[in-house]
Amino acid sequence: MGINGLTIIGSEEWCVCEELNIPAIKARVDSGAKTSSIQASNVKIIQKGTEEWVRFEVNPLQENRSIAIPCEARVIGKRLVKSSTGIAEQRFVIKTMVTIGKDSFEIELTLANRDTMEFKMLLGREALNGRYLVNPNEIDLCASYTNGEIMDLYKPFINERTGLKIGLLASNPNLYSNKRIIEAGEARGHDMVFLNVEHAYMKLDASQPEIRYRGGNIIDEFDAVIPRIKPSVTFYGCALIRQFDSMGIYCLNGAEAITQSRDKLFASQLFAKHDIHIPITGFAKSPLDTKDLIKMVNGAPLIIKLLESTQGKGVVLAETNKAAESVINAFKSVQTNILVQEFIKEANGQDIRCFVVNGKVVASMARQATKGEFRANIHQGGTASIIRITQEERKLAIKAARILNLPVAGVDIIRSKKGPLLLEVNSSPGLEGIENATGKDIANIMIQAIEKKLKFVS
Ligand SMILES: Nc1ncnc2c1ncn2[C@@H]1O[C@H](COP(=O)(O)OP(=O)(O)OP(=O)(O)O)[C@@H](O)[C@H]1O
Ligand SMILES: [Mg+2]
Ligand SMILES: [Mg+2]
Repeated sequence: MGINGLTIIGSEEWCVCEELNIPAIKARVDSGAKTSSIQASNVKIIQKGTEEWVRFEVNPLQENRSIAIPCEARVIGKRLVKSSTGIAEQRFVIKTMVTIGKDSFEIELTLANRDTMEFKMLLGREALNGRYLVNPNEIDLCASYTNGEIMDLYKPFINERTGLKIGLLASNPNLYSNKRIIEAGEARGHDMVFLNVEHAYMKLDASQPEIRYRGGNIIDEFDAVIPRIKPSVTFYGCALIRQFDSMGIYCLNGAEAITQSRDKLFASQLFAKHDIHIPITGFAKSPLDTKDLIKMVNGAPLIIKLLESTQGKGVVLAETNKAAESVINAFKSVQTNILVQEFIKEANGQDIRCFVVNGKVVASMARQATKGEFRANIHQGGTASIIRITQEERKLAIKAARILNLPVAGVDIIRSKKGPLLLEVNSSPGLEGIENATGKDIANIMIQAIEKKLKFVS
């Protein structure tokens, strides 16, 4: 049937793209458009010999995003396309055979990445010219399928994936916390991959941001990443997290949140701004202000803290004003930034660690410093025990984690005569002490937080 040897085509037609392994895809026939296009996600350039190819995924069915067909094609051109927001984006053009009903021919397709297209394919007039006449009142003139037939065609592509792919971005796979996170993820049926922060590197590119791993493998297809960045690699680790984020991979604790929580001065300012009580704290640049700084926090005994400290290593107690002054000035003489803080004597070397996940305190423990020590850190010989926290402490912990925008946080609270005060918030809280003290499977709770965020149902 046809006129002048041209076939009549409807406004929607089923197409087959054999070379792309797409058994059926509904195309909008659009003679108003010059070129044809296909929806493509995760577009990545790959080099085959001297040729540039692209690897991408097509979700051929309009209402079923879980079916994704992996495709590969040689790049035959690049096109700048202005989006509706007026920003030009680069799109790749490929050539492929398409079959519509009985006819097969080669067409050029632009990969329309990122777009949410109603029709996953568009046939423009370049593809129609000399072959078709469009009857806009009809659909499926060349081929039609029932829903059942479509599902049969797609059976081989239905994703039977049982779990998520989760990367643990850390430094030491043998650390208790890291071992537990891997173990908990695997127990819940996920594919857990340890990624050493220092073995990952990145390519900054607007359309193809990439992370590679030592040896040259490209890190992709991750659903989520759990950052457990040690303080000495905060800067680099956070850059990696931002890169994962720009690749659309969920990070359980974002880069900005980690950076903020690691800067004790910045974090303390955020707390004060949001009406969270902390011990009286001062900060000064010049040694000329040391004397008044000491007075400001009510004099000795007082606490001096390095801005970036963990495990209690950078926290010092100065017993007298004289000692405080010389320690403060000593730090200043070597250009080290410190906080000066009121000493909460009545805490008697005890502090409270609340483990917060997704806005809930999932476990809490008291830590008691050893005799003659004021720091309660386990790493300083402190011992942990279960504690019932008050409603006020629970609220404080949740609020602190929320203000720093941390889905996972270790919130340290100290009990003072003025009520509970926030000491600090840790973005990579250790699991060993708190799991042992409370018997709770915190690693499992962290994995569940990811499942919830990604709406994963096993
Ligand atoms: N103002 C204070 N008054 C009394 N004790 C304090 C005060 N600040 C800190 N401490 C004690 O010192 C410990 C370490 O302090 P802080 O938590 O600020 O440092 P950190 O080195 O970051 O430790 P972490 O390993 O918990 O990250 C606290 O757990 C607490 O027991
Ligand atoms: Mg800390
Ligand atoms: Mg602490």
